[in-house]
Amino acid sequence: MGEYQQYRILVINPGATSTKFAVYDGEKQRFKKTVEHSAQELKNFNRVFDQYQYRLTMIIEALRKEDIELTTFKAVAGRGGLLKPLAGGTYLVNEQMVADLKKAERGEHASNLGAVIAYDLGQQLGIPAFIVDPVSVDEMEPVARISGLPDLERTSLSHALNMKAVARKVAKEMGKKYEEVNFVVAHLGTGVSVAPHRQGRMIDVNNAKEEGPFSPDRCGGLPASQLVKLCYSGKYTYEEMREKLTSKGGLYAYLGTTDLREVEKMADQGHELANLLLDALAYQVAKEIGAMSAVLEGDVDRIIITGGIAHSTRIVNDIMRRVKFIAPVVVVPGEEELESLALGALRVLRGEEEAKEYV
Ligand SMILES: Nc1ncnc2c1ncn2[C@@H]1O[C@H](COP(=O)(O)OP(=O)(O)OP(=O)(O)O)[C@@H](O)[C@H]1O
Ligand SMILES: CCCC(=O)O
Repeated sequence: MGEYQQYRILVINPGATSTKFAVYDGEKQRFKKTVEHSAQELKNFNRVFDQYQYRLTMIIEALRKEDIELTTFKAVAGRGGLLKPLAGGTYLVNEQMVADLKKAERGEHASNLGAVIAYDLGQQLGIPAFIVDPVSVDEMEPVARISGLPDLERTSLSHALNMKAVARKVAKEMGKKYEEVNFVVAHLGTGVSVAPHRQGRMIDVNNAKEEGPFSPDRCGGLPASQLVKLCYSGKYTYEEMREKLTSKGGLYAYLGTTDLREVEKMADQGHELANLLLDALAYQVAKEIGAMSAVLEGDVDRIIITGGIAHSTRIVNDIMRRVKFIAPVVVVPGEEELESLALGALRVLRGEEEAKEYV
């Protein structure tokens, strides 16, 4: 079974259109699989929770095919979903957390399934289940919560898992701890999160579902009066408007695709709008990085650009041109969510960090 057997961990990241899962022996990835779910398959499920058995069976089948015995795991870690606002870190999944996710009071999100699948497997196998830096990590300071209207409070929903993992990695490369540095991290995926990290805390962030730059499928911040007018125009239902803001906005609304590579191809072939949108995306992200640098009073050790779009030389160069006067820019393309889940669980198993209790 090898030297790492004592820390074999199953990690599970349910996404909107895929389930990614992996087996780690210590830090070493032994097996990884991504199963894509077509819109056709998913349309049979009304709620995210209805997909529970479907996704769980698929994971168990895949492990069986690889001859990986469930009994060899020492822990399961799932991506944490839309929970109540929480400090970052690794949490032990408990019944309260599972109940909150089943209620989905903060909304439906595929990541809501991560903790529940992990918990049920953990219970069956008699091992702990964890979540790490869920999307609802909220380390915002009071001053960041003011929206400008007492009825509305700014909230923190972001790609905390990848942002914190990448920040830890870059800090380590600098010979420092995450808790000793100040970074602005821009996660550019299907959604976009830009956050100032001050000595290990994410003290502000554009809520990736409703503020900041637009993204492949989200609108980001919109002109408020025009938005209100559109909501009351009678043209769209509540559900249609919500869909526009969170899954059918951004590049998709203008061009019918969320694939940045396709948009780049269109621009290369002379599509003027595609070209302008790529400029606008980089422009808005750079502007947000500037704002978050002001939050850190200019004391920024590194700006980090990560997520799938960080593979795009065009977007990265455009952003860098505008923000390199602030601090050195580090590019970490892609996301490391599976590894981050494994490392978060490992820190606890090795006693380097205490698992937080969810109450
Ligand atoms: N090599 C590449 N060059 C340019 N863009 C890329 C490349 N690879 C992926 N992308 C773009 O990155 C985006 C997806 O990023 P990513 O995979 O991080 O998102 P996700 O995991 O679906 O969502 P999220 O990060 O919001 O949770 C898509 O627009 C995709 O086209
Ligand atoms: C809600 C934050 C993560 C995402 O945008 O999917």
